[in-house]
Amino acid sequence: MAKNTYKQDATHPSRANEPRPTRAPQPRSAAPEPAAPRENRRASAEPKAAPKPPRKPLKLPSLNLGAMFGFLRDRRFQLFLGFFFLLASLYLTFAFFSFLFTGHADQSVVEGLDHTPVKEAGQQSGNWLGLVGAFLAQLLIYKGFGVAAFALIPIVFFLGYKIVFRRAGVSVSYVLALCLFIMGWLSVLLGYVVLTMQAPDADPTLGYRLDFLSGGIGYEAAVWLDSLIGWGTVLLLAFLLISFVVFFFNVTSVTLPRFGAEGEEPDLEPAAAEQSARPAMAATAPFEEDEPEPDMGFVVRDTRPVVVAPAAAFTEDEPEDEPYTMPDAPTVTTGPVASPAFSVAPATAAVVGAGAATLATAAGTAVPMSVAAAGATVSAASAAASMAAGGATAAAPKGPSFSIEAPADPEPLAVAPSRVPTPLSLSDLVDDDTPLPITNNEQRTTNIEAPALQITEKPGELDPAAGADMARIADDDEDMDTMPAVNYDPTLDLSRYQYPTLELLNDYGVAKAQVTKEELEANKDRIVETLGHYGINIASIKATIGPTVTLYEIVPDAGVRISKIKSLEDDIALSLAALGIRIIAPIPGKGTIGIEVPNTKKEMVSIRSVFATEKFAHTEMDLPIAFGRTITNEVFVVDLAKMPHLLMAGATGQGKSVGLNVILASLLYKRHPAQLKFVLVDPKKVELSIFNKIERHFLAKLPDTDEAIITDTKKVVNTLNSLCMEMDRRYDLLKDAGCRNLKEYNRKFIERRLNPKKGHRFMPFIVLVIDELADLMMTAGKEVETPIARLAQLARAIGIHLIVATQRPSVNVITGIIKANFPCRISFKVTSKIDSRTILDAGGADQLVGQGDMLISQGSDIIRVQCAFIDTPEVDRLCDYIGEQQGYPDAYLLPEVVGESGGGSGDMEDMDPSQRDAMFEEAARVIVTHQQGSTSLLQRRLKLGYNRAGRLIDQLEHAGIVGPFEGSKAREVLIPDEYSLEQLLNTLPK
Ligand SMILES: Nc1ncnc2c1ncn2[C@@H]1O[C@H](COP(=O)(O)OP(=O)(O)OP(=O)(O)O)[C@@H](O)[C@H]1O
Repeated sequence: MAKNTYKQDATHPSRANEPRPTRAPQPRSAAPEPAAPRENRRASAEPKAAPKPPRKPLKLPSLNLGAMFGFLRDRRFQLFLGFFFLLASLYLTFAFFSFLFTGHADQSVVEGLDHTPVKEAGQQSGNWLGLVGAFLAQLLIYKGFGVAAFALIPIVFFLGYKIVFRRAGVSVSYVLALCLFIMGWLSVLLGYVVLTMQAPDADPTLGYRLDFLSGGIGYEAAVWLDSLIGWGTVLLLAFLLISFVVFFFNVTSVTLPRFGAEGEEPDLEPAAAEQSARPAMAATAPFEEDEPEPDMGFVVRDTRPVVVAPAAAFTEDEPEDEPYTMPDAPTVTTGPVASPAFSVAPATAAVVGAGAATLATAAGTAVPMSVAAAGATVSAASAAASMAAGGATAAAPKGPSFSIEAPADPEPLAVAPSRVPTPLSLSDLVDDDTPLPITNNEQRTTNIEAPALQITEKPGELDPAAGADMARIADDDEDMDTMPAVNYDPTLDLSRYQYPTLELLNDYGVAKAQVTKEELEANKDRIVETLGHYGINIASIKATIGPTVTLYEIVPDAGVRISKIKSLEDDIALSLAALGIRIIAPIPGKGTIGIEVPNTKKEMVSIRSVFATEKFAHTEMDLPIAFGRTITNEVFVVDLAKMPHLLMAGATGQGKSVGLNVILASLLYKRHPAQLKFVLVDPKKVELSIFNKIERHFLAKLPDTDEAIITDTKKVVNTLNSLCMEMDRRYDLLKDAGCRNLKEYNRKFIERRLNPKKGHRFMPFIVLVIDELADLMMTAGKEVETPIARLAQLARAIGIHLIVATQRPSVNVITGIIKANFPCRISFKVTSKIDSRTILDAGGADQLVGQGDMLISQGSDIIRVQCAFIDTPEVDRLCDYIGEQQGYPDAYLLPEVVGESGGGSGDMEDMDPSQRDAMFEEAARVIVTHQQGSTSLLQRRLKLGYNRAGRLIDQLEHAGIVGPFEGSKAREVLIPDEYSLEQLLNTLPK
């Protein structure tokens, strides 16, 4: 929005004729004046209209609730409260237990409080925790809920625990709902029991002796119910219990126990069943019988049957494209007890964040006032108009203009105080005393002898300090393309997953521009002078201050050859005495020549400030990566899904690892674990190990491997081959579904138009990250090159994306075939021009200044970006935040690779019989009897886990009992009957 306004207004003709603001001697630190009211701004845009005195805003008395309850955000107060609750839970525990022994005796003490002095009553009380303990126990147990009052203790405890330790995964709302229900329900039930014991034929004293069990409230409720519905009370209580279980545990289907013979079980189609056995695949993931249930926290995940049950509803003849209807499809999309405080609050926060963004933009309108404060006598109205002029550069007084686009902060620069365009002339900076004539563009191009300086700035985006920091920045409504709001929802497996918040990231405040006017002027003069030495005169010069470099855009005199300026690159660099001068001649899309000069003090771009921007927070991209800020201070966000792969190079210590962390963090902030998986290859062993914590949420690995992050070069080959297999499988599924890409396919699956029984499943994006390619190429060469090239060539459509980084961008690492398949390349600073050419097909990367300064080449465009900075503790916190939440039982399992380098056990003849699985023969019989070479068949019949069944199938393959893996189809059974099988088994060494 801001951008559009900026573009529109930049061409506003009234701007050029506007009187140049003169500087008023005001202190730099003067506070910005408030934004001009809307009417005033309009007035300023129409100079002929008589100026109206600004109307005084009507002041309404307002309650500042934020300030009133601000203490709640004070962490010290929170800790105070949290520890209070923790200790209170301990106190209650002892008081309640004591009541079981001393309650009867204490009853008279507590009831006699009216006429007994407190001290005396305290001395008489037998409760281990004194009179207060006795009183509380009496109130909550005897008069309240009976023994069910013990359920209050976990509520108080978890409240304190959550406040003190801020642990994700323990939802107080769940504990609250569960405990309150137990308390109410149990106390009424016990009340009814006590009431029954008081029946005429019961022991007359028993009910009275036990009445503390139900407490006063439970008993009264039972009496009331009994009078209304008699023993129907029991039915009502049973109904309430069932209703609670159904809603609380989100039960969506009830299965009657089977009494039929085992053989009557409807079998899943083998391939589909094999797929469904993969635990991490949300769409087709029944839990294996011999695998541990996942850590469920306080709820039972109920979405598992969603796929398996309906799959059985399909018949072979059913056309697959028919809409898939499921009788017991759950209509509840989130657990009913997912409390608003936890599931809605983040969304609300995002709305607040968006509101804050608007506020920030609105705040931006106030900034031009600071121009006035910094030196120009500009009325509030005209300042607003100057903002409306966007990046337009005011005319220079004495010929060619020199404008500077400066970043946010007024202090160091004094003349570029705002985040909005504030055109000033050179003399504003240099010569305070010389009155400047009003000039226009025509004059600027004619008078070229003394280029004048103009400072403008791009409109800022969302100011992170303006309150978006609490916002959950993941899309609230999700990308509708990725996640249509229909039927099956893959995220339901982890429906309570909470996206990371900005709070996890360091807040470095609003960035300050580090470039002083002296520095700008000196650089400008030197550029003009150096070019002058070579007979190059310039028509105008303009500077844009970026976080790392300042771009001086020059328009040379008519007839000057561009190549001449480019050849002077080194001379200009020498005369500016700075490393890293990059000349862009011409700047694509503009008729100007750019000279990038590093700032003496560079500005750190914090990841938080980048994530907090509208552009990233509300992006609709599938795999958005917020890299940092461009030279014009715009946030640079790209879609990895469109890239579709990324090659990254940079000499050691120039910011590659930070860059990789920025990429991973961007994706983690925006995607749900069901939508995205990473395969991490880290030959350096330490760089990516921090991401181990999110294994069960976001990582993918080969079956039978302990560590999800691959550090062993040999395993990389297997993983790459496995990814190729996954790619082939995905293509088969896409072909089968008649879809051209993953997005279409997933949409169709979500709409239930694809049959899970046929192997269809929701497919997450897979992002393969290789931290050091050079290492792999040295040890495995072609073995890694071929699958990488294959994946890079083909994997785009099926949602597998590669990010490959290397320190050494030499041609034997980045070979022609790899390079050809990575159209998008990033280079941090490299050591030589040759390296720069290898990675970018152009020079320039050797001229970067390091510390995250990078060039991104997408086709012909090369953009300079200052990579955002994310520190290791920040990544740590992010991974902790995700890792502590409920995850899948295991990492996402990639297809097992069988073959020479795979997990196969070699030829059966040569195989040591002791290595053969104990159930080998039994498994062979099952397979031959059913004539079905399927892992899931073994799982079901022999009650095995997926991994063991998979190993058995491999051994059966080696023994020649089943054929090789055939993608989504079941393996062929090579032995026709049991007799032939027995003969074969007899030939195997025992
Ligand atoms: N975007 C950035 N902004 C500011 N400083 C940065 C940035 N990126 C990197 N740095 C600085 O540079 C240092 C080295 O960065 P990093 O570890 O990412 O280098 P590297 O290229 O991965 O090195 P190596 O290849 O040896 O692992 C960081 O510790 C940090 O101080």
